[in-house]
Amino acid sequence: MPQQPRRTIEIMDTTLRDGEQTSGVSFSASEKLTIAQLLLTEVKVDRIEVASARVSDGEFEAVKKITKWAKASGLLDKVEVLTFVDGETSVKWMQQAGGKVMNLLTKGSLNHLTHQLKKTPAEHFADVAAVLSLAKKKNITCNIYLEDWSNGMRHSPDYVYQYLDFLVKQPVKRIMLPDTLGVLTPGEVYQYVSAIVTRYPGIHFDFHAHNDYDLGTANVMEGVRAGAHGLHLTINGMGERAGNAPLASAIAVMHDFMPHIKTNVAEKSLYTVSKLVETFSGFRIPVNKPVVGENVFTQTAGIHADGDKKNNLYFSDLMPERFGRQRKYALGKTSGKANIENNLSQLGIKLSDADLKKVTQRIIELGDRKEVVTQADLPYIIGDVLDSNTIEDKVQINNYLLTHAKNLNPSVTLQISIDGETYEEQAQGDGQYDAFMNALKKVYKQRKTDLPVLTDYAVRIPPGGKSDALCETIITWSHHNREFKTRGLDSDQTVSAIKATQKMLNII
Ligand SMILES: CC(C)C(=O)C(=O)O
Repeated sequence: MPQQPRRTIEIMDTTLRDGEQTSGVSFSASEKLTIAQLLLTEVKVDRIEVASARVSDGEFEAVKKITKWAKASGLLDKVEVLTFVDGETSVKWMQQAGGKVMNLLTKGSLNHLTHQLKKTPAEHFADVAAVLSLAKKKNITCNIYLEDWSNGMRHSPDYVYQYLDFLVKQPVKRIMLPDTLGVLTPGEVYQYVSAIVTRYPGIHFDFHAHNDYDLGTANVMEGVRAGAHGLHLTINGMGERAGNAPLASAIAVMHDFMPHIKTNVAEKSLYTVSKLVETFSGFRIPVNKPVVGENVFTQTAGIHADGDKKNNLYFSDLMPERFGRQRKYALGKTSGKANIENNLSQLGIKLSDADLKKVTQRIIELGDRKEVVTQADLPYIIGDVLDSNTIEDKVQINNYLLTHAKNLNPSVTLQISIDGETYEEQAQGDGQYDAFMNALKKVYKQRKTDLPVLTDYAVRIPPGGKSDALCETIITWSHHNREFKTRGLDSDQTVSAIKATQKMLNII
């Protein structure tokens, strides 16, 4: 088969325009500037669309900030603003905001033209020509959107071709073909884009997908295969309705499956920009979102982790390091010994086989209780499990009932066995743990044994704030001039303190 020549696809990121059309999302001017800077200097997309003209004063300020920075950085021709066929109005708005490139929104289907603008093709072409000539006089670069182009190709192709025949003679740099409603199949994208690219050689065409059928990434891939020169993408697939094609997925697909295609995008920055946009927008990335989702490089099944150590059996080109990420091994009831060993070796911890077995057992127990265990929890779990090993169980806390109600003192009912004898006591306290200690004191009073004095009580959660499983309580005790500490671990803070106390009872 003849080799195809290598082509570079121009990437236009429209997170700040179409992405901001995600319901409930609005970026401040400073947030837009930060995202724009990251996109152009780190992610290295070729162009960014930053706003729609005339939307608001806030948008005006945002465009002004971005164009000021872009001009000083020599990047102004990469900053684009969506404008409308409204005579001079949008052009002026954009110019006053410092913009030099406009993406003019025009009609790409007869249906839209007839029912929304209520114009004939000839009237529309004349209006468009007037805006284009005005922009040319003002030295503004013009790209053209054919809104609803996909339905235009399906239902009014004669209109689309008539319009394109007109446009290719106009001062237009790029023609942008949107699947406005995200209704095309990959096969149709290929068919329509290749027909157009073949008919108008030498003209730059962008393809703009929407994700209504979850076909956004597949469709941009077909658009490129058919010969499109540029793509419109958004971070995290944000955008109108179901969003646009996601930048990270589209880049991974092109880099891995299209050997004759190049982009200028730096894969390493895709995760950082995705997280930044998630924070600014409040639009949460699903944990299974390819490339950028929290879980997509985490092996959960122990058999996968095992295979990773055996000739890299589960290797895929989609390596986390490409995107500045790291392979993780989940900890839970399905994780098994290999996952735990991988986590331990990432932490630099080595355990004997016997201890590893106990730690594995504890993680399975936590998993069974639907608790999420993270790598950061591991040292705590190890500390707890190994600590418990060395302490004999002469004191057993069999049952307790803790109550906490508004305007009533917390209370406890406690049943405890000491050296085979069982006691039951009730008590109140300032808090649930205080009530527990008061009940315990009553038991030990009966046994005429004094209890250690609590001198310090420290609570920690594993770092990272990700765990919803564990809380560690370390209590310092003083007893007969001796000071010692015990530790308890549980998802409930009071229970972790009770566990630490049970250890103390078994030590004295
Ligand atoms: C507003 C236009 C350009 C658009 O995003 C679309 O048609 O998908």
